[in-house]
Amino acid sequence: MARYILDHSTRPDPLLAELAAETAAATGESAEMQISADQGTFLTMVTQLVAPRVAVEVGTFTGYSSVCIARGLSGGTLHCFDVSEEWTSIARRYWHKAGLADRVTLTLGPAQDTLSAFDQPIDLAFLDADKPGYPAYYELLVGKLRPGGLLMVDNTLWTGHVADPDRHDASTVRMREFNDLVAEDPRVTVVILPLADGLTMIRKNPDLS
Ligand SMILES: C[S@@+](CC[C@H](N)C(=O)[O-])C[C@H]1O[C@@H](n2cnc3c(N)ncnc32)[C@H](O)[C@@H]1O
Repeated sequence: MARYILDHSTRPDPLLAELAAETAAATGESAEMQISADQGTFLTMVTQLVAPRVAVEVGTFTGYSSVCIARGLSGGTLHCFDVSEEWTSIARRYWHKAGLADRVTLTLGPAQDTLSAFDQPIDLAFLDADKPGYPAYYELLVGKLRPGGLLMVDNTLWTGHVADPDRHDASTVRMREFNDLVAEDPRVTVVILPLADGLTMIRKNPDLS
């Protein structure tokens, strides 16, 4: 099914294909962390629809998802957060190559600290960093989202393991607990999309301030 969806979704353009190839060559197995091509197309589409002034990405790596989000912007800024100078140096290069450098900022450091210090109301956020940090990032992001703002969270199906009653390993249990936390949060409306490894769409309810 995943292959079929990829084959029938808009393909990456040459710049994204080059970034994916360079990431594979430069980072080896870590390249698996990159979002999938169909997710990239979806991120651009959602960004175009939401038209955020302030967009935030937690977990930038070599830049694939940030290029997709930044391409969808019409006047706003994407604020990226990551800990890795090495990986994000590739992202920086591709923001320049893509002509997006003037609409992307990068802050290096543990995202709990850098997000805590971020003081603008967020219209759109994408969370794809260390999974143990998800509950803390979620609290910070929902707190800073404007009412009606949208948060997207990656890997929430955890290769389908979250729905397998026989899986009890720590990372599966942790992702289940995160999904429960979100599903039970009265501040938001939520749906998990079975796109790639699971992408959760979380809208902060408009009547919340
Ligand atoms: C799954 S990758 C992000 C992939 C990226 N969205 C893409 O499409 O290429 C996770 C990223 O989270 C970053 N990360 C890990 N721990 C972090 C932390 N405590 N604070 C900020 N970023 C962190 C890693 O350096 C890595 O680049």
